[in-house]
Amino acid sequence: MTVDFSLPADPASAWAAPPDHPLVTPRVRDLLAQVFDVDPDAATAAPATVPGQSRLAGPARDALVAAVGAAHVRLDAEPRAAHANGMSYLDLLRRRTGQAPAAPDAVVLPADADEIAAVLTACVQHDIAVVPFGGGTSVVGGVTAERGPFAAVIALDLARLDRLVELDEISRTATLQAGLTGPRAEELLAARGYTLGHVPQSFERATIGGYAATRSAGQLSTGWGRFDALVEHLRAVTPAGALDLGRAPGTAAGPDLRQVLLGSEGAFGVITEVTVRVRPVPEVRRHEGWRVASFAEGVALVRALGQDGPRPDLLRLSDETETALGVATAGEEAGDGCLLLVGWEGAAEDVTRRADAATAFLRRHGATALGEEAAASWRTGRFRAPRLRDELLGAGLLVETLETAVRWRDLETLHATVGERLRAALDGARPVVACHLSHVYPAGASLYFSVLARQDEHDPVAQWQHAKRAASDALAEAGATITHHHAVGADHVPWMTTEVGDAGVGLLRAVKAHLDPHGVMNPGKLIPDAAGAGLRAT
Ligand SMILES: Cc1cc2nc3c(=O)[nH]c(=O)nc-3n(C[C@H](O)[C@H](O)[C@H](O)COP(=O)(O)OP(=O)(O)OC[C@H]3O[C@@H](n4cnc5c(N)ncnc54)[C@H](O)[C@@H]3O)c2cc1C
Repeated sequence: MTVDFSLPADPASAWAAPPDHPLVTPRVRDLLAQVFDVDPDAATAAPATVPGQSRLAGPARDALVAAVGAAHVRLDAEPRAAHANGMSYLDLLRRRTGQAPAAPDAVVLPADADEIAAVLTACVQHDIAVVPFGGGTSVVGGVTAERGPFAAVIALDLARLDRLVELDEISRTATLQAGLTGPRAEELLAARGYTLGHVPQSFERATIGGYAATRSAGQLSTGWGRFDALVEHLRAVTPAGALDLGRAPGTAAGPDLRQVLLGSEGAFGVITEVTVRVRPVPEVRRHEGWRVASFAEGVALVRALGQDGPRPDLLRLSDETETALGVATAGEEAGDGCLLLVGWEGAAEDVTRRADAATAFLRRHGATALGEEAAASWRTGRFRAPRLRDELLGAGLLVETLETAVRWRDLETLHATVGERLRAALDGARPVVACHLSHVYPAGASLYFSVLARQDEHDPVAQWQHAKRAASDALAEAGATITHHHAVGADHVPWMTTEVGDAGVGLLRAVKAHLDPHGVMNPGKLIPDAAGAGLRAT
């Protein structure tokens, strides 16, 4: 049994692997020259980063070696450089401009929960900060090798925790270790006829532990639920001991402590395995494109489907700019309006029933069917985008995204305001701000903004920090969340007090003080420090 996520067959699109041909087509090249006056042919490759000397001295290194074995304490340059930071625009830009943060002093690869406990004990004893590292796809500074006040810092790479521990077909749950990547987890489940069906755009590299630690959302989150909603049970190792949470599918035994670990971003401990709900590999997948007259009309249709049903599993509405960008890069005839994608996956009869009802609803409200091809082309492009971004950065383009969620009542105003603030902040750099709505809830939805502009020649880092701050302040003022699924990392820490209030920050600090009394776990991430600021504000 196989499972098809429509990852492009072409290996150059496998973002983890180096490309064997450029993804900037002649049409995209012309567009970039015309809109941004940049020349993709002038793109330069990112220089290799050479990390400085490791600070891990004899006894500290010996303690780590005793915990996991010498072969799994990597002190050599290449793995250390690769674990210095994540995949935000600023992470990639800093690597290109030789301003990458210091690499971790070692990359440590434990095999299981016992070894993780031994590593954490060694780190507390030897004054070493620990950055849990899954796929390293954080776009908010979540895996930056921040040493904080400690003598050294390690990246704790969970790649060796890569097993499907158990498939319980009666309860329809699977217990997956934290280091499994999305494709590998799906491969193991598909061999038994099941799927997790969690497909974020970072699917090729992101891990089960990363999904849990950041409360990730995938392309089917509207229908199948975001990752945190799929978790029935989890195990974690903290400096204060092990946690085993989620005994039953429902409980009234106090607050749900799984939620303390879901979204904890490595600041409390290490998630070692999760038990998640799975489903049989869908018999049928039907994803379709529709054209609606405007973003406002599309929002009304999506809200009706989200609130009154039939709610599709995939629901995604591009605004006018994002639709036009897609049309222009694909070389299709420009049409007015906005692209709406709807999709269903599951048993054939169920998909037909739900899809037919939604189709009738959309037709009744004047939407035009574009067929399955439009959705297939989106799926392919979706997984090419990260590779394309790498190429565009080298050509002098600013390419970044930011996301939020907001109630329906405020959604259209927020869409307009964030666009205006970003364009004003990037004035003079030919900014283009595109947006789509996805991850639909009864009370609201997520908005995802993509920003393209010319890079500032003198200080491109400050250029984006200025724009990001303007957009983030707009989210805070509007009562929207600072992040719907990218998480807090270091970059969103300055907005956490607005997000959860002083008492909320106090609660997070109290949990950290209990589970991580020495503060070795991922310093500078998630929680504002005592002075109210992150260690690395954007
Ligand atoms: C191109 C691109 C597209 C993206 N698309 C999406 C998307 O569609 N949806 C979405 O939700 N996100 C998306 N992201 C963001 C990112 O992929 C997610 O946050 C993902 O869940 C991170 O998984 P990871 O394994 O790479 O975690 P990492 O980046 O390695 O870590 C993320 C955070 O979790 C912590 N962590 C990792 N593993 C563990 C663990 N086992 N225990 C405790 N803490 C841990 C880290 O310390 C860090 O703070 C995207 C990122 C990129 C670069």
